[in-house]
Amino acid sequence: MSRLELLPAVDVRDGQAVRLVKGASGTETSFGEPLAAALAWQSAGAEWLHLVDLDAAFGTGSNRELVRGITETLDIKVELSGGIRDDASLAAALATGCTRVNLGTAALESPDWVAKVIAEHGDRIAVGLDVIGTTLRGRGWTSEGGQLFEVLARLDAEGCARYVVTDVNRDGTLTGPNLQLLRDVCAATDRPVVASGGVSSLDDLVAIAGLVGEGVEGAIVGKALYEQKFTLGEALEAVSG
Ligand SMILES: O=C(O)c1ccccc1N[C@@H]1O[C@H](COP(=O)(O)O)[C@@H](O)[C@H]1O
Repeated sequence: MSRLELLPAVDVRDGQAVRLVKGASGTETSFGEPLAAALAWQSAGAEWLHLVDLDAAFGTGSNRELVRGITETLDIKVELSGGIRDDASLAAALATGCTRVNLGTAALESPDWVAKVIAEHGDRIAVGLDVIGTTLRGRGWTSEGGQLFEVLARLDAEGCARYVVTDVNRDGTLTGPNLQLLRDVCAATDRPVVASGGVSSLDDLVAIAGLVGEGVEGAIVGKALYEQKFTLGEALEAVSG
């Protein structure tokens, strides 16, 4: 059985690496310079970085140059998200050399465009399914965007390669992942799932790793790393199987 991939997160707002609580604008805790954070995760053994331009996701601006610089500087794989909603923003994101992009709002508001870019770019496109209950959220998690399992079925039919599933109410709260949500999504699709939201401990990561056989491929870890609940080395060791 495969090992769970870990994706440390760097979310950028106003040029700083931040963590939010439940994705709410205004709840930022700053953790300094984003490139320094990204390089620290790379040095600690990360194989992936989950990189989010929060200003682009919220519609409050852009950290495009900063994000591009991080992606170009790192040697590891980068999953890039936030504000990728049209041809121009997708082209700019893919041109950074990131391994894949993660589309959120566009998958809810521009289904024809998303079907087109899935067909064009295949595995380089993932879709973020950010949910409260089973209701999807878009535009910085401020707007409702339909029902999880309906949208998932549509994206599956269009050939979407992978989903990043976030329980918004767990994100940044250190209250543990929503394992039942992950199980339910895995039962509804044969595509790999990346878990996001709530990780607080090595036990949480071991619990997510227990879902690899059901289709969970990776886990995004944010606040727990920044608040030193464990080190990335410990996390990698815990999921090494
Ligand atoms: O990651 C967060 O903490 C977050 C908080 C609030 C809104 C979005 C957030 N992250 C990610 O942003 C992209 C979606 O961006 P868009 O809708 O495509 O512009 C997605 O990866 C979210 O998980």
